[in-house]
Amino acid sequence: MSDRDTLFSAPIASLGDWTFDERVAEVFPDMIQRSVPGYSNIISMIGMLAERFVQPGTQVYDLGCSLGAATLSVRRNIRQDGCKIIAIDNSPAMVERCRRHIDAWKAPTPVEVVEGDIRHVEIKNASLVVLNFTLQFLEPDDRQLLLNNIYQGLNPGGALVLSEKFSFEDAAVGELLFNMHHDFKRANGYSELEISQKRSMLENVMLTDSVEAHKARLQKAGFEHSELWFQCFNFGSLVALKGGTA
Ligand SMILES: Nc1ncnc2c1ncn2[C@@H]1O[C@H](C[S@+](CC[C@H]([NH3+])C(=O)[O-])CC(=O)[O-])[C@@H](O)[C@H]1O
Ligand SMILES: O=C(O)C(=O)Cc1ccccc1
Repeated sequence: MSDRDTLFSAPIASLGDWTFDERVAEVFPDMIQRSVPGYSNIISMIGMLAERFVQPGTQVYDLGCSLGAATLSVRRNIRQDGCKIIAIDNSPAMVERCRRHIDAWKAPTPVEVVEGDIRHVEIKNASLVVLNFTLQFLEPDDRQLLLNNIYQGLNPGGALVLSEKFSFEDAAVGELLFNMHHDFKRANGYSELEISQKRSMLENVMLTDSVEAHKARLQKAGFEHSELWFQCFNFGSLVALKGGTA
């Protein structure tokens, strides 16, 4: 078990922008579990998607892998030979801990953990790509380019899992789901101060899109099919399919 997240429990004089530094990496499993409704369900279900989509001799990409939770779920569920998982994150603190997590369990499928920027990665021979709560941290202008790159690197019949925090076009629904997320964090032991300090640090670095905006971008990238397969409050996950047969 990881340490409890108390990073924002005391008042912070000048709140800078959010970064994935050592302190965040140290408490990350606790933080994400207590902050993202449905996170552990999504991680398990990514394993089920891997079982269905991963083809022999192909690659899986986990973009913005943090400590490798999605990678571990995929690796546990690959039944095919000759596959490789490439897990990428640009936070040195995350990458270092991710390597340790991956090495803690033995499994046949090799994992390459890369410290790098997902905007500049070459994607090839992919049967599954995972963007689990990562696209939201890219500049809006970079999001379409990344999705285009993913589509190009996926094999026919391949899939992208795209999990995000959403905004909503209907203001009343948006407010309700935002407030329910706030209740969820309070129920998980976060104080008002912790919630508000973290929110203001995330303000400039995590810009959310609506489900409709995500679907439009996926379609523009070339994905023939996409749908929301999971949602809890203002968090959820889409699956996008590249047409053709594997
Ligand atoms: N340009 C970038 N290049 C590489 N990594 C990046 C970039 N921008 C942000 N990141 C990385 O994206 C991750 C986002 S967390 C993903 C959780 C994980 N997927 C999980 O399934 O547990 C989600 C969250 O904290 O809400 C961080 O580790 C960043 O360093
Ligand atoms: O905590 C929040 O309010 C979030 O939006 C999710 C989150 C979870 C972990 C790191 C950054 C954002």
